[in-house]
Amino acid sequence: MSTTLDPTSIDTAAPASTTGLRWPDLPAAQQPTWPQDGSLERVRETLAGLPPLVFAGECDVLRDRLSDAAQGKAFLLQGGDCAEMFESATADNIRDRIKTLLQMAAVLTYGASTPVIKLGRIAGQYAKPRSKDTETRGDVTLPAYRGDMVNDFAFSPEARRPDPDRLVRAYHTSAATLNLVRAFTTGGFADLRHVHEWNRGFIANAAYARYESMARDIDRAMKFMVACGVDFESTPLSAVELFSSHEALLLDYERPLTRIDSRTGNPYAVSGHFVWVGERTRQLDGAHLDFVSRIHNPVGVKLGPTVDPDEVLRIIDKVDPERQPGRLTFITRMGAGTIRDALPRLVEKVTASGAQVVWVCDPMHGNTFESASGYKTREFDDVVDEVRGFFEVHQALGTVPGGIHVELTGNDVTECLGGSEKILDGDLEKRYETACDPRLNHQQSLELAFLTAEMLTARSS
Ligand SMILES: O=C[C@H](O)[C@H](O)COP(=O)(O)O
Ligand SMILES: C=C(OP(=O)(O)O)C(=O)O
Ligand SMILES: [Mn+2]
Repeated sequence: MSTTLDPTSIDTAAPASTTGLRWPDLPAAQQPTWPQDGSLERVRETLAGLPPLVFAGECDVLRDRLSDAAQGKAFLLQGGDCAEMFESATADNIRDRIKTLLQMAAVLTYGASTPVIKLGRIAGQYAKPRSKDTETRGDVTLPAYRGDMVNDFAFSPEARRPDPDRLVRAYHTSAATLNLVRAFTTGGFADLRHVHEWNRGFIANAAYARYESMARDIDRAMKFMVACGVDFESTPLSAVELFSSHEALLLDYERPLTRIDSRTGNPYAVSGHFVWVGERTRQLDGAHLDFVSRIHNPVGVKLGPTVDPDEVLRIIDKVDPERQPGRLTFITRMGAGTIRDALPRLVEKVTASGAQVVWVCDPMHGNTFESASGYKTREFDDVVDEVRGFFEVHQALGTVPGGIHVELTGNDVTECLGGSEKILDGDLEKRYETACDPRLNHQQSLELAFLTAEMLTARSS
């Protein structure tokens, strides 16, 4: 479907930035210090010769789905690891993450009474921006871990040395992951009847009894569908769409994996269906925003509590000048204590400008703190409260809450505090397995889905 990118074409596909420079020459924040031995250039050439991981047509389908989310006709569930790791790309881990997303999506579909768009932070989420360039343990200071695409999590000088060959390994691990995602989502595993049975298993635990009535309502709806003769073997009840996404952080990975779509002649990132620019790299005259402004995928931009509303308008002008519905998603990550104050002025200004973006709530990144025992963690109640604040703000303004963006795993980890399982600080050491930020475990993820579904139901009734 696509040809390898002529490196000059993407540079001319959109106007130069306000500085007059084009993205290869613009400053790019949060890039690793790669070795200066020619290995990076060799790796970029290798990547440029590899097949696309996703197809432009699939990205267009996702953009259409997101256009529905912008108008309240669909709801986005975006979720997965903070940092995927090569060694965690096992069949069991991938299956359990997909299972968690499918279970959440079933509950949210019921709550929203609209389709739920399933978008994994998966098959490419291998690079991390960091607050500090180094990490110190005792009297040893080493380069920070920047994701498996850059260096290794182990705390030794060899492990932490950036290695360009990891970019190629990230590509192949993403390919293997996507292959399994496609099999799991189309091969019968995603049948709504299984998903509903899994959710019944979750509710069977007394800790989650408060969600029983919603599960019973879903049960009745399923029986009604059977009585009406609905064929569960047919799509979309047995095969689902699950799209991939990651932060477009490492331009040495993204640039060689940008290709010209043979149908339209437009450039697309073929490393994932949706890519986003993070809070630390969204400088208006930086390389990241310039890069996403030139590709035709649906793209996201994270917005933290300090963002200036006028800056947000300039981001729209740069990334979505044609105001194409579904093209631009703003993923706000304000913090539970801040969202009710900080979000309204952004939404008001953007709405007044006539832009139609998808507003998505990331209730994770504004709620991170260090626990007394020294773990980077988040309180489940803060996560829920930020989602609640997000719904309140949109309700008050008459605008559309388009979705949620969550760091989660299908595994039974102990990384975030609270939830009905009541994970305490003393429990964190038991199964703290994340390579970067704390994720909701399987149970906490489902609980968040039920609570969000209640908010969605309250809104639509
Ligand atoms: O998701 C990622 C983190 O929020 C980001 O990498 C910063 O983490 P740090 O403060 O531990 O570096
Ligand atoms: C780094 C992340 O988020 P943010 O850019 O919002 O801090 C992330 O999504 O893991
Ligand atoms: Mn994170």
